[in-house]
Amino acid sequence: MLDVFDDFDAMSRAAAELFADRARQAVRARGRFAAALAGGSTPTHTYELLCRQPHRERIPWEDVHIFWGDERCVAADDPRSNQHMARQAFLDAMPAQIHPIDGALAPDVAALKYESELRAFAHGDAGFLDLVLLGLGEDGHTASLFPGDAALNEAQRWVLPVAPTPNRLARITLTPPIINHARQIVFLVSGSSKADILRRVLEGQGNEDVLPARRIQPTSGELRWMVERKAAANLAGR
Ligand SMILES: O=C1O[C@H](COP(=O)(O)O)[C@@H](O)[C@H](O)[C@H]1O
Repeated sequence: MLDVFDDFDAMSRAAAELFADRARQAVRARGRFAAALAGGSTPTHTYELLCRQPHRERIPWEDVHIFWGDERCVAADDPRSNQHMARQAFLDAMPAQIHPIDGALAPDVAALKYESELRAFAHGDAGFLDLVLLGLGEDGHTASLFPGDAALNEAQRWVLPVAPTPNRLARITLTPPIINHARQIVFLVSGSSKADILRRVLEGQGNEDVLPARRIQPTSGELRWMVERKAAANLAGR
């Protein structure tokens, strides 16, 4: 499902509304809500809106469990940390249960530790995430699944380390099997710089299969694209 919004604010408001609705439904149905957050800059305003009214009051925060789809291997208070961004935007102000990836550890240790934490929380059920928020990089990456990485073909592990490159820190990422088992997956995409890659991901064929975002295909949940109009500019019929 693709929703195109006139501007960044409208997209962020709709995403915050969706998060709040899903949280209330999950807590009513199962007593808790488990969400994996995206990093980057696109979701920041969505997160800020979650700690303002009406969501501040409406979300049952004590039953909200926050995980991350990916993390950079830096200390928790480093401005490049995805955890740091979300804490600044909303989590420091809300009584949610926070399950960060420890970016200060060696990447392979951090990945194994997070995998154990997820499996213990999930009691082995790969479908434990109610919501996964994702972004889309200009190279087609999502979470920290980058073009050509072995993590794209992972079938067993839920969490893997991602080796650094000259332009990129080491990272930790959730893998396609765990993301694809979520009840709902939402991509947030904004800005005209994403127009070309969004077209390739949504309309590409053949060798475009190497694009990481195309590996995100829910097993039984719902996939939704929430896109700012500028980013949808190259899609057919838009
Ligand atoms: O590196 C990352 O980038 C992606 C995309 O970020 P965006 O701000 O361009 O939407 C993000 O989803 C991911 O979590 C982050 O680590």
